[in-house]
Amino acid sequence: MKLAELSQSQRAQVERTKQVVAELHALLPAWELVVWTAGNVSERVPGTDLFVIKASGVPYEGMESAHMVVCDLQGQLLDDDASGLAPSSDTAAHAYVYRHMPEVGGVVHTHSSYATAWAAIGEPIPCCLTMMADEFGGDIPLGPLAIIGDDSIGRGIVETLRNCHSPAVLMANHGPFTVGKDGRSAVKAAVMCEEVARTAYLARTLGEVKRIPDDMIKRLNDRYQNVYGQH
Ligand SMILES: O=C(CO)[C@@H](O)[C@@H](O)COP(=O)(O)O
Repeated sequence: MKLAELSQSQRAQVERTKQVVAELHALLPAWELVVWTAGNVSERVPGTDLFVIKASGVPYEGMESAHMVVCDLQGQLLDDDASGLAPSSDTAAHAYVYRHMPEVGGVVHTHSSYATAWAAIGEPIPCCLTMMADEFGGDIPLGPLAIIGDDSIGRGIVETLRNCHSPAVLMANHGPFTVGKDGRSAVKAAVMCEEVARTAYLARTLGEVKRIPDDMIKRLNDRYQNVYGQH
């Protein structure tokens, strides 16, 4: 696929998405979800079979749209990509999610400390907070240990998320991946995942964590997803 094959409006969408994704990356250090160059955000380009993701290893300081790259759904840079930049290490995982979850418009990966600590002990985060029921519709699930380099991380994300309501998955020994209808929704899920991971950890230090009954989780999630906020 070449950028030159896109229509003028599609090319405009590419540039707009690059700007959006660059701005979303700034939220990761702002919410203390990443250190140094860890983490990445991607978002589909509307009206195309493409997505934008950050270039690998780019510092967050001074990150801008020029540091974003455009890939097809196989995770390949466009043939006429002139950036000279290598895509994120997690591009294959993001691409796999986009190929197998058409409802997903944005993907985020962080190594946020509390969520990653739960991933390190190999436990899902139990749905013990109304905020978890609101945002995640239940426990935050644990995904398999998968090593970067092929589709195994992406496959682990999809196979785990397909079986639950959660927009977040804790990939074992690695860290959280989150999805959303767009990049901002996926970033929100990453922020909320770290927040509830921390609170659930604190709860564990105080005593036995009490899980919310499933029927109440459903009622809370339905309200939050359909009533909360301004309409
Ligand atoms: O977690 C991984 C790879 O899975 C990190 O390298 C990742 O957070 C950051 O990599 P990139 O800078 O996006 O290539």
